Amino acid sequence: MGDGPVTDGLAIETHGLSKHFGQQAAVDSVDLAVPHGTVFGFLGPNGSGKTTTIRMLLGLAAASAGTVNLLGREMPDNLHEVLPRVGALVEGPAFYPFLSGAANLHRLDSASPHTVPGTRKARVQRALERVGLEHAAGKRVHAYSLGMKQRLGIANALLSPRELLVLDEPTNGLDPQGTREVRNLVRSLAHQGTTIFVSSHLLAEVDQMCTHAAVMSAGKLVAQGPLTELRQAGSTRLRLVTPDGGAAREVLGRLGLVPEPPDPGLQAQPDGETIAVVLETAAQQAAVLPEDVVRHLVQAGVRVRGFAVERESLEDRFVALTGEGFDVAQ
Ligand SMILES: Nc1ncnc2c1ncn2[C@@H]1O[C@H](COP(=O)(O)OP(=O)(O)OP(=O)(O)O)[C@@H](O)[C@H]1O
Repeated sequence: MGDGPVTDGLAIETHGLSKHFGQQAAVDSVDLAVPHGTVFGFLGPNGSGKTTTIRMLLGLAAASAGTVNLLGREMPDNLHEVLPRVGALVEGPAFYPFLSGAANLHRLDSASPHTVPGTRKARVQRALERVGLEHAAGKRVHAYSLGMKQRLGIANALLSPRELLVLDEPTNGLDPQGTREVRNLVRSLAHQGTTIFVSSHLLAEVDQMCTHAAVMSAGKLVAQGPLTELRQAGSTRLRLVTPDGGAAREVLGRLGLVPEPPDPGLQAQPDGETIAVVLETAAQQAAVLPEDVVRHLVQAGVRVRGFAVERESLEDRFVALTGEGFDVAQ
């Protein structure tokens, strides 16, 4: 592979990536595949191993096992070549509160061995503009809101042109206004073509910002792919209300559908019996269309008083995957 920017393939690829702390597998054989040009949400409850994974991706922690490939290069062997092409916000940079935002960025940029001093002023200015802080450039950081500090952290990650941005919980601890600011910023950076890998424990946040997601649960990667696919991967429940339960079961049986055990709470309905069928897989959902089920029922003389198609929500899907509730607030 050449030295220029990679335009296809994967921005991040790991195989069997693992990290043990004593007996605990904080990250357990994770195979991540993050395509170029995506906004990739790294979703999981607190403690599921997101930060530990990100630290290994960036060479901040050594892996116990497995491989990391960043922008087409094996890590950590090519750390010094790759890291200048990657902007990161992990655990927030330390800012001097009594220096202005711009002065802090000058300091951080001059501390990096990879940057060109001659272009520093223009790069600081441009980074502040990209995060919407140009008007606060001369203000001392102690007077910044949390959202502004977080955006300054992202500005720091943008001081040089980056192919990949890695943001660890960038909205953590922010009020709704700060959260909105950071989410809008991530979206606008994505429009400019940077691949963004962003961790979050908030499903709604990933749903709003990201094109792709991976879900971590107790150190393991339990799902990944485009959000549209993750949504479709959920089950669909068909719910039929009929006074002709026996005949309806027969028709469903002919279609290869097995009703769920009856819900005792729904049996005494005046409209008849409620019969539910779950279509688990995408293949099953493609093969058995709800309108065809209704057609077969009606053709067989089954009186259909009610028919509903209930798709599992993304939240239901992730709760099912992780066995934990997600914080869907904000
Ligand atoms: N240096 C360490 N020593 C021992 N255990 C650790 C260390 N770092 C992380 N862990 C443990 O590894 C697990 C994963 O932690 P990690 O911080 O990666 O999760 P996370 O998904 O990023 O959660 P959070 O959002 O709360 O940071 C946790 O059980 C944590 O206690």
